Amino acid sequence: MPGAVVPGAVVPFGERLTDAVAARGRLCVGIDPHPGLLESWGLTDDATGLERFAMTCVEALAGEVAVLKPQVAFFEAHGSAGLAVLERTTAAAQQAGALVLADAKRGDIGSTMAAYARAWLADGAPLAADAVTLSPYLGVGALHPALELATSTGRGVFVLALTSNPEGALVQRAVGPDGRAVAQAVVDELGVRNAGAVPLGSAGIVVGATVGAHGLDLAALNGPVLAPGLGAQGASAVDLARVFSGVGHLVLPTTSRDVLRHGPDVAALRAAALAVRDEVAVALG
Ligand SMILES: O=c1ccn([C@@H]2O[C@H](COP(=O)(O)O)[C@@H](O)[C@H]2O)c(=O)[nH]1
Repeated sequence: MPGAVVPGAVVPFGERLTDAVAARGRLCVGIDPHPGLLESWGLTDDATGLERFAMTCVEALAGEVAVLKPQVAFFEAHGSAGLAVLERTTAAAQQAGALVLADAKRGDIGSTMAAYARAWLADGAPLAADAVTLSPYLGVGALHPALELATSTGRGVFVLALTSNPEGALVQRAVGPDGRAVAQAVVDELGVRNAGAVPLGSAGIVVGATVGAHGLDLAALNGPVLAPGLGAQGASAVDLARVFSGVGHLVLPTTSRDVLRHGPDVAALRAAALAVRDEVAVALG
């Protein structure tokens, strides 16, 4: 079960991700059960439709792509039944060999952050995934409990740095008193954490493929870069190559709607994902 964390034999997420990308290619596909997509797949907008949607994604993709990224919000929207679907989706995807990144964007302080960390990163926690997305806007230091727990359980984190949406720039490109952009400060703090890790650290960042000229220095990050924005948000594989020139080996492109619109046919979904994977491989070299 390559996607699972084996207690007592902790293999860091950065290493597991490197192996997964080597075996399956450089792509993450999002499982985003939008109400509109449920409808276009002929499914009901309830926990039953959600489960059918998510398990179809698992059937089509979990044996092929390196990482699946359930968007937690779409599961939470269905309450406890939706979260139960998320638990089963994560288990099924890992069973089929994919790594699972829970896109939950958690971020808080002190004991609350510690509780979020336990929810997503502790061994045996019902919702635990291989990695989780975190928001640093209460301070990167406030994420410490999650970074520590991820390290001890062999899991990973992806911290928002420069997000794919245009609204993010006002906060993320703001320049601090030391002359660095906020996003660069996030990158630098995680780079310190990843220093010396081989083949790659487990503390990743999120930088959108849509961000254009960003001026971020990623040379010392030594961690994975989740790059959303491909397809439905307008970025192409060529944009990806341009935005991540020189650091393509760190990049994990992710796309959701552009693949999911090909469902519910399993073969069509899989073919769409593999086409994106191949296009990205050519562009990133
Ligand atoms: O900067 C970010 C961070 C996260 N996302 C999430 O990724 C997917 C993108 O879906 P598409 O259908 O490929 O646009 C979605 O779950 C977002 O919440 C992001 O887009 N940008």
